[in-house]
Amino acid sequence: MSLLSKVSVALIAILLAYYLYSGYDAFEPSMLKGKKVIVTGASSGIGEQMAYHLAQMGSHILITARTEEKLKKVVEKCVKLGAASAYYIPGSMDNMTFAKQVVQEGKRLFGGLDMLILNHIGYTYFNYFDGDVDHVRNLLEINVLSYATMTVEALPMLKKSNGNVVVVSSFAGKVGLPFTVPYSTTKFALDGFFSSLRMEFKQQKTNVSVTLCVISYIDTDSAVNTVSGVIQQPAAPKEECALEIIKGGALRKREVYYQYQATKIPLLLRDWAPEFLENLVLMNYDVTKLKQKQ
Ligand SMILES: NC(=O)C1=CN([C@@H]2O[C@H](COP(=O)(O)OP(=O)(O)OC[C@H]3O[C@@H](n4cnc5c(N)ncnc54)[C@H](OP(=O)(O)O)[C@@H]3O)[C@@H](O)[C@H]2O)C=CC1
Ligand SMILES: CC(C)CCC[C@@H](C)[C@H]1CC[C@H]2[C@@H]3C(=O)C=C4C[C@@H](O)CC[C@]4(C)[C@H]3CC[C@]12C
Repeated sequence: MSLLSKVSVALIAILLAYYLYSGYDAFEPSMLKGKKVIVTGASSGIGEQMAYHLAQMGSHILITARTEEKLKKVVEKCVKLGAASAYYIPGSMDNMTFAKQVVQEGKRLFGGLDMLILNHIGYTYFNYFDGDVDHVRNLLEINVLSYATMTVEALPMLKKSNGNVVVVSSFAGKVGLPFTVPYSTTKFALDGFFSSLRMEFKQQKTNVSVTLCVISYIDTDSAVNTVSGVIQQPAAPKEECALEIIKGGALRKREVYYQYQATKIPLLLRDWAPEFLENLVLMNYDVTKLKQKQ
C-alpha cells in the first residue's frame, strides 16, 4: 500500500470514529419521553424554551426561577404541549437551602431524576468592570455555587438513573470578553468545576454524563436589551438553542457548541492565535453604543 493510501485509510478511519463517537444525528425526541427533568431559570429565555421542548417530548418537568406568575404560565403551556407532568417552585438561587429544596422537590414529585438542566443566571451589567468585587461574589453564588449545590444534592438520584447534568455556559466562559468581567468569571468557574467532575466520574466509572454548553449570542429579551447596538453579530434563535442543549444532554455529549460557527470555530484560534481572536472579538463591538449602567 502506498503512503498516500495509508494516510487516506487512516483519515477515513478517524472521520468514521468521530462520526460514531459524536453520536451525530442519533437523537430521537422519544429519548426524553417519561424522563424526569429539572430546568432552572425557566421563567423566560432559553430555559422557558427548553421547558416547551421537553413538554412536547412528553417529559415530567419541574421548573424554577424567582417570578411565580411567569412560572405558572410556563407550566400551563407545558401541560397543553403534552408534558407527562409539569410543576414549578419559585425562589432565588443566591440561597443554597433553596437550591437543595428544588432537587428535593423533584425527588418528592417524581421519585427520581434523569436530567438536571442548570441554566439560570443572576442579573449583571454589560459594561466596563466597576471594581465591585461583592457583585462578583454574589454572582458566583447564583451562577456557580447553586449549580454545584444542586448537582451534589441530585447525584444519588442521577447515579441510579445513569442520568445527565447539563450546564449552560457561554462563549464568554471560554474566552475573556469586554464588558462581561463578573459574568465571565462565573462561567469560567463552571468549566473548572464541571470538567474536573466529569473526569472524576470517568475515573470512578460513575455513569452520570456532564454536558457543558458553550453558547453564542441568543435572541432572548434580556440579552437583546442588554447588548443590542454594541454587539454587531446577529443573535441566534432561542428555540433552536434550547433544542440543541437538550439533544446534547440526551446524547451525553461532553460539550455543546451553539451556534457552531460562532463558538467552536473561533475557539480553534484561542490557544494558537489568541491575539488574532481578540482582534476579531473587538471588531464585533461598537463601544459608542454602550448604554448607561443601570
Ligand atoms: N442570551 C444569550 O445571549 C446567552 C445566554 N447564555 C446562557 O443561557 C442561559 C439562559 O440565558 P437567557 O435565557 O438569555 O436568560 P434570561 O434572562 O432570559 O433568563 C434567566 C432566568 O434565570 C432566572 N433568574 C434570574 N435571577 C435568578 C435568581 N437570583 N435565582 C433564580 N433564578 C434567577 C430568571 O427568572 P426570574 O427573574 O424570574 O428569577 C430567568 O428565568 C444562561 O446560563 C446564560 O448565561 C449563554 C450565552 C449567550
Ligand atoms: C467570535 C466573537 C465575535 C464572539 C463574540 C460573542 C459575544 C458578543 C457574545 C457571546 C456570549 C454573549 C453574552 C452571554 O453569554 C450572556 C449574556 C447574559 C445576558 O443576560 C446579557 C448578554 C450577555 C452578556 C451576552 C452578550 C454577548 C456575548 C458576550
